[in-house]
Amino acid sequence: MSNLIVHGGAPLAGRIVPSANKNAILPILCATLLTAEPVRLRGITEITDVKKILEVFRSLGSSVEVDFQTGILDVHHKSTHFDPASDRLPEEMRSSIMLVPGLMARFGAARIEDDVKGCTLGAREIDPHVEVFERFGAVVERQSDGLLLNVPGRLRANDHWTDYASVTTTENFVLCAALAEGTSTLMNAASEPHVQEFCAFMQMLGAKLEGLGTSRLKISGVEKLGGGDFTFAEDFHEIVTFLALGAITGGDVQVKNSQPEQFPLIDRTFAKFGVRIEHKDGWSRAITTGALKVKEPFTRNILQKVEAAPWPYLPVDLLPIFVALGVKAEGSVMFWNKIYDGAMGWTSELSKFGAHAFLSDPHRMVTFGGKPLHAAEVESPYIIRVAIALLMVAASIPGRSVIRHAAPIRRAHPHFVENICSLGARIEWVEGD
Ligand SMILES: CC(=O)N[C@H]1[C@@H](OP(=O)(O)OP(=O)(O)OC[C@H]2O[C@@H](n3ccc(=O)[nH]c3=O)[C@H](O)[C@@H]2O)O[C@H](CO)[C@@H](O)[C@@H]1O
Ligand SMILES: C=C(OP(=O)(O)O)C(=O)O
Repeated sequence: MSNLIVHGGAPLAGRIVPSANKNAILPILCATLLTAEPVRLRGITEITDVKKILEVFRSLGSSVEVDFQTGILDVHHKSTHFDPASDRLPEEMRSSIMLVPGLMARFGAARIEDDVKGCTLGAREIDPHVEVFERFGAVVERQSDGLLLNVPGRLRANDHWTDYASVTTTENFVLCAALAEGTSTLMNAASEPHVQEFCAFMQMLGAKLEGLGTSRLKISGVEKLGGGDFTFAEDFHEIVTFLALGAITGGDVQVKNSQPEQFPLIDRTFAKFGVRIEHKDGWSRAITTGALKVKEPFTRNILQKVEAAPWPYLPVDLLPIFVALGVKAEGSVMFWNKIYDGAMGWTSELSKFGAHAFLSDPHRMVTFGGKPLHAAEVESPYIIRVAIALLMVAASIPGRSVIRHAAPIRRAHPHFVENICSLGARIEWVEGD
């Protein structure tokens, strides 16, 4: 088990160039399976989920050349093979399920492993995915260790309207539709920045896709897709995290950000904690004056609140980062996770720091911030952004804290600890139990 030892209390300052967004990299990697032409990806990161997918590609006979120093990946699925009876897909990661369309389109068969749940945030449904695959013509059979999918012939276009705007279901729909026979439309499509980045990549491969960034996607299937050269944008999760680390420690952090147009709601959310975000010349900066303080609403008898839901709401994976600010800022904030039913069970870990946070129900937590905090040993659930939030609180408190089981951070953020240390923090990984 990997634990983080944090010697907190120092104001963090400096500049960070963030890495690419895991949730853009993974669907794009899965999309490369749809083409037999070479693809070059720039900005690929050395994170565990990426390494697992590349391992699968190699085991299926694809050519994979990666240099994590330069961030260049050359992938070519030319002599690729797949046998659903013996080949297995990666587990403990959500994006494994996005390998299915490429396998179905190329080999007429695919698998969904039992554990494609990713972070333990509550229900991670597979039914919306199975429904999409069935609509494109897959026959699905339950086996002892997963689901087996068979497609007789070419995938068939269809029109679909999902129950809710799901990120990976939207991506799976686009992946299936790109090579399907006919024109498909998806209503209630997700439109997060990483979904937009993925759609732009699909267009680069030659997919005929309209409606990028909206809730209605129209895709006309083509006979085959080409290759290309694609550069990833900066990860908005990392941008927000490093800005928040600057703010929570009373420091001065700037982060490279070439897409400030994605940030108005994120900036307003920072402002609720007394943090002003400035975007200038391709860099974003968190500006604080004195101790953090929650902005009081004018409406009487309500709490300041932060609501997370599918884009264009605040992205749910950012919620823990703002909870950390809520613990620190003087005043009360209600955090409302409108997506997951099991993402807030870590409230009790916050109390080990002396924080006052109250779990109202599975979707809502209230922080009563500004209380005196002390260093502590806490345990992270298997949730990337919660491990980070606990680290943020620890970094703001003088003394030695321990974040146990922080390894999920490595699923999304390469060189994370090195980056924070470059801002003046004293944090190290220690292997233990
Ligand atoms: C690899 C990847 O990209 N993972 C992201 C992706 O996961 P993923 O695509 O799995 O997340 P979904 O958008 O499908 O939502 C996850 C779960 O939340 C519930 N749900 C969601 C939306 C809604 O309006 N109603 C509802 O009930 C469903 O049970 C669903 O299974 O999107 C999530 C939501 O932004 C992020 O947390 C994950 O980091
Ligand atoms: C929840 C996350 O990822 P996954 O869906 O892969 O578990 C995340 O990136 O915060």
